[in-house]
Amino acid sequence: MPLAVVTASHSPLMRTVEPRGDARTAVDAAFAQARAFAADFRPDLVVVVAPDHYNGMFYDLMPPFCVGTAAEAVGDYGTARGPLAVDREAARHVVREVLAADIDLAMSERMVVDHGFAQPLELLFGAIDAVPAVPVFINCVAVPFGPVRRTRRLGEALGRALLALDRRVLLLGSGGLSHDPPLPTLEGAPPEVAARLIAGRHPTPEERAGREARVRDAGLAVASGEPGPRLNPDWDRAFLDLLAEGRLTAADTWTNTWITAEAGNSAHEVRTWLACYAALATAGPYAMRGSFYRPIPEWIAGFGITTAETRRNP
Ligand SMILES: O=C(O)/C=C/c1cccc(O)c1O
Ligand SMILES: [Fe+2]
Repeated sequence: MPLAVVTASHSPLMRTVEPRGDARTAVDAAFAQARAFAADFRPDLVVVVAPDHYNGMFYDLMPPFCVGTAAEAVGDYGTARGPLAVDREAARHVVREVLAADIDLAMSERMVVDHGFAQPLELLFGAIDAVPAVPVFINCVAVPFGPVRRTRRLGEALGRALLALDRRVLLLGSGGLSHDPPLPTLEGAPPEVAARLIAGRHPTPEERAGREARVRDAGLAVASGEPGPRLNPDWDRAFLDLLAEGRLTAADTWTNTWITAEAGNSAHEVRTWLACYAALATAGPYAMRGSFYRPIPEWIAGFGITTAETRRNP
């Protein structure tokens, strides 16, 4: 059975901030192409590989990787709240097979997810519960991180587990590319912020609104002409080339310090893309069918969308 991949940056600011020029039109067109690609592929399972932003995963027990055998979205930034349509059997199969392949990962019977999962599901399929899904969390925000190669190996183990299912599986990677939204860090955080990062579940509506307003204001400030956030289009384009050319092991030499310095604290979200492409590569040579890129400072994102699938035999 073939595998297919769609990867897309996410940004909660897409809902509230209007970027300059034709960025919105261009992104809409790229998402329309990705939707058509996904519809054409006719997946019967979607494996969503995404990060969290201190909505579901906290420092009281932060796993590097986690598969949800059931999952619920918090409904941040206007995304839908409620359960994902998790294919429990497939999720349990993935957990078993990935562990058997020597990659440690956590499993959650009550995974809580945020816009990292919800936004691409809504943009690609119309709703968070529209397709049978297996949610795979990769920690891309809460330092420290393991080496990047470990994420690639997770992707390989994931790909082999999915091939054994003998189903039409689409991997949906969410996040990146270069970007640095104003997310707090544990190091040096004042006590009330540290408490939220350690166990900030169930914020009050006011707390959630305050947090979202801070990020939205950062985007609005850029839209009104203030200096933009640090993006790195050269780094982003080099990463897209690496994926397109199947040079995934080239990322094995990247250090986490280098990624942060070159592309920002949240650039580690590209791990989700790397895992998806490593999974795809286990089905044989692949072809990238679509590749879109724009630096969009108003959305605080080097914004990319790609589609790829197993190469068909001539
Ligand atoms: O505030 C958050 O939780 C995250 C916001 C954000 C902004 C821009 C790009 C991203 O990938 C984000 O997660
Ligand atoms: Fe993010």
